[in-house]
Amino acid sequence: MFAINSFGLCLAQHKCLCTVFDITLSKHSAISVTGSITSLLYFMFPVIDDVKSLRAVVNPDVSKIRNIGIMAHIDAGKTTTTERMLYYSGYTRALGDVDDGDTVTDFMAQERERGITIQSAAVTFDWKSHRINLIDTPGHVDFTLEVERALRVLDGAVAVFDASAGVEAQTLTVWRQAEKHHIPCLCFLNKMDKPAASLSFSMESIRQKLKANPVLLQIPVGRGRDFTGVVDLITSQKLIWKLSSAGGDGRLFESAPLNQSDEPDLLQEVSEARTALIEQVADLDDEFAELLLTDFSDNFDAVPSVKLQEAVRRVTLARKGVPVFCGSSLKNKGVQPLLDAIISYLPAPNERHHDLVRWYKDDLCALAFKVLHDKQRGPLVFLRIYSGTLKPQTAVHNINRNSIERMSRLLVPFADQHVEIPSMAAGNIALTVGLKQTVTGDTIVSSKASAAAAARRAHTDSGVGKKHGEHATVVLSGVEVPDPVFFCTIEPPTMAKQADLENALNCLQREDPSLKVRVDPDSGQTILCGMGELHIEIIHDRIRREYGIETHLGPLQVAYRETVLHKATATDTLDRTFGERRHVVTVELEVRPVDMTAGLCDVAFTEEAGGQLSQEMKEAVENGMHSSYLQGPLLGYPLQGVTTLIQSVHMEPGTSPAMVSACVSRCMLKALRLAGGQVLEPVMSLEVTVGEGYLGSVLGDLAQRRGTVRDIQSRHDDKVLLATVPLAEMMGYSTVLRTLTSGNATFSLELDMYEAMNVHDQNILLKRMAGLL
Ligand SMILES: Nc1nc2c(ncn2[C@@H]2O[C@H](COP(=O)(O)OP(=O)(O)OP(=O)(O)O)[C@@H](O)[C@H]2O)c(=O)[nH]1
Repeated sequence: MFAINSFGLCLAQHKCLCTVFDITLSKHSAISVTGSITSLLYFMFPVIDDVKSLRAVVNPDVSKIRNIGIMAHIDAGKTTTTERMLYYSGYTRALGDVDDGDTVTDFMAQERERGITIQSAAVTFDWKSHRINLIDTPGHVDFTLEVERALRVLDGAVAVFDASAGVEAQTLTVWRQAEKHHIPCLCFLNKMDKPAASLSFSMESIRQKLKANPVLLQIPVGRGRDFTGVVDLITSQKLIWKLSSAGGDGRLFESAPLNQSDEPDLLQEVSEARTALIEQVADLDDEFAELLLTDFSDNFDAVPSVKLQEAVRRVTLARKGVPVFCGSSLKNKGVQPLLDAIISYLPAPNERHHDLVRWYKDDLCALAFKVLHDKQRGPLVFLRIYSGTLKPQTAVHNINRNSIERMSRLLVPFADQHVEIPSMAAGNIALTVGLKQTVTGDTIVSSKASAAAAARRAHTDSGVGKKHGEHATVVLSGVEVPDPVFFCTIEPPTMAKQADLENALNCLQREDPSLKVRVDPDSGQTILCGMGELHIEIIHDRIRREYGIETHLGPLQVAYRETVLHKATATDTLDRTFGERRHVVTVELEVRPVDMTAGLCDVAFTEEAGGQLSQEMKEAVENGMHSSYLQGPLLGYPLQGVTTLIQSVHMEPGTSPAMVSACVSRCMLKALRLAGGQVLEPVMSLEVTVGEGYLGSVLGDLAQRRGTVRDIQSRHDDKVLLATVPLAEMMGYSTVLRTLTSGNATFSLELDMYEAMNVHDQNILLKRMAGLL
């Protein structure tokens, strides 16, 4: 099927049902059904005759935009839920299925094959005259950075839970990330069709584990296989999906007010839940409490739905509570009310406070939050526009790179379909072609002059503005990139392919800042550093598929760190003559251990040393320090938990800064050796959910892996084992666990901290590294 938009662009319709017009202008009409004036069947087809101007399509009013993330633990059903959203909004013709590998958002080959989400795909669609930019994020811990990048630019999030499992390990991680960015959330208890699904269990686990305040807005109708719909506690409407035994696509559902012919148990449950809801909201929102006390103190039932809904919205935006919804995406129930809720309860971009953006007033200010490489079009950069308007065929200024770039095209991302548009205003998420230097985290503005004007305003008003070359700048904060925990060597099949491999790795690094590539200074080998086994495996696979290079990976190794045991002082003198010039410098410094959890190493100067050195020489000393911190004396791993005090630096006139740096590095090495080295290893927190019958074998195996069990909890018929275990012992764990439990276990692994190795284990490691074992 083909469709022509008004630019004359011919869109090959891979899975699209509608053109850009249909998608953005869909209107959902309600028609009454014979026999009941209150019973409504909702039609979810777009109505084509309600065509507005193209401007409305491209730039909806900012109050009608929702930039929403969808996040959860692996396999909770994010992709399945997203697929339903696209389908009901009229964007896709058929329901994509993760199990059949034909979803729209999981469009990478590996995602479809493995049934997991790796890259967060941005999808734009419209629902009830609102523009929803939705990001489907990966649940696997190896791709946490993808979630973080998405959250940075979102205004709200939907957390999807497996209602039979409640809060799982990765949910906790992404929830904390959302909290860090102050993002209002909704909870969707998915998989209500599972026999073990439990509303009360899930609510309790949200309370206990997320320390959140769940505000229940729906009661499920029927349990397990008999789950047929929900009662909306705001309106007291019963929404029922009458699907045949063969299923159905769930587009049609019945909506009717609860009445006395309904089951007494349900009536009772709804009545109690609505009263509890009203009391809870009154506790959280003063305006609603006042209304209740003045007008409805003796009859809560008379509280107008609209007032209750407004109060829930205020509570959600203030992040005092999180509305909870129920459904079963796979069985096509409950997704349309979730879409309604996104519009009703989550904020529009103009309802969120973005601190630094105000200095740009109406000038363009956007943040690059994702880069993808497209073979034909080159790098595609996803931008969140915070202020001003973005137009193609214009030059923009990248503040972080201090460069001018030309944007050739501007697109709206419909998963793997991209639709070209002439401009895009603040609040939106855009996909740009032509930005060749921009990487994730960069701030894009219209010109150098506009950046300088914003910096001046910031400086005058509050002293904000970072030094950047000669100019003070106002840049948006990017995404913190965690340090990789695994690394391995990577080799091309022949030396002739080395340049191609470097190009592939450069492209992949721009897309994925958690992938680090370095060259080993001794062996000259290329080293790939990543967040986990799966991460490295996927990178390897992508190099083969997308760049056509068959590479060889060396054995996977753990990224250890080092620290020092004691305080030590050292002095060193460097005396070199190069040509006519003599360089003489003497350095005295002291290293000592500090709290390891602080992570980074730092450097300080005594008052005397600091006072004598010029800024240039101070920087030279710091450069020398930082290069020493990257290579510990025991095994050459980076140092952690060390502080250095520069006691004196004496130099003869004419000594170059490079010589000062070299002397500091040499002196550091002496001091570090005297201070005694200690290897730190990454220790992971492990959560295993396993059938009770297999718990013994899992525990036995864990003991052999130097694991420490922290807790064993019960979850229905399963046990949830919480433990810490050194990463070095976890290679290939997924295969072993599958064998031990006949596939009846799932696990998640996340970096907990770096811990000192005991003497015995450290000696074994040192011998192994020296090739003695
Ligand atoms: N019973 C039941 N299964 C579901 C439901 N929703 C999704 N599933 C199944 O759960 C599995 C995981 O679904 P996905 O949609 O891939 O989950 P995800 O959260 O996107 O997973 P990742 O992308 O790997 O993080 C698939 O086998 C789905 O068919 C549901 O409502 N009920």
